[in-house]
Amino acid sequence: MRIRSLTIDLDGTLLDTVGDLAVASNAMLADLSLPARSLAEINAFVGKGMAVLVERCLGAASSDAALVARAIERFRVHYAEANGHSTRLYPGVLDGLDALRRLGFPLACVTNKPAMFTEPLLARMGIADYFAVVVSGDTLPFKKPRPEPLWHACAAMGSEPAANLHVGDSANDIAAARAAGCPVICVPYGYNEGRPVDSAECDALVSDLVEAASYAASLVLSPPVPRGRPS
Ligand SMILES: O=C(O)COP(=O)(O)O
Ligand SMILES: [Mg+2]
Repeated sequence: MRIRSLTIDLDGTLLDTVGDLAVASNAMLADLSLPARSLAEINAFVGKGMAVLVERCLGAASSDAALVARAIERFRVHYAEANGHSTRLYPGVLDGLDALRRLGFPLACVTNKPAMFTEPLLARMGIADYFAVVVSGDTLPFKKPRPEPLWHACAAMGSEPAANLHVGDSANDIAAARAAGCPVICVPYGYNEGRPVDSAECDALVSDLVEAASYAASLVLSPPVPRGRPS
């Protein structure tokens, strides 16, 4: 099947956001008189959305539901302030997005980050206009690794899962894409909850978004020929 659209993960694939997430997490922990977390810990806590990041920061204290609710409230305040301050585009992202745009594919950003943070961050980093569709962690009742965010993005782009290439940085992206029926490729430099991405699980590992665009182009120019078809 020819590729007709792309969905792209945000944190760890397009943007290095962990510095701002760490600032907000540690300000939240300080508000609650709890010990700070290291950057490496925060890096391993990112991936399943804001609530899971906050719970992982709290550790054993996360069994207290009232404390978790207060922590999420404090995190929202601090991340709204920190969001974008030290966040950087990964190398190759702008060139890769330009190359993908030249291929004529509609692009969607599919992230587990809540919409109140996603939308201003895309604008602040100057990449909002590349995306026809943005699906955030609270757009639907389900987030990655569930398939619904990818199905939602495909429908909004007028595409279908088998014709949509997903580009991500984690096992959550791979599981969501597999469950949705999308081919999936990964970059190796993002956040994968403290583990390297398993190249055996995805269709390809690409070094950056430029290589992701070349991979997408190769699927357009020479789509895989079904076995048994006369050449
Ligand atoms: O919000 C997170 O935990 C991760 O967000 P992502 O889906 O853009 O990687
Ligand atoms: Mg990610």
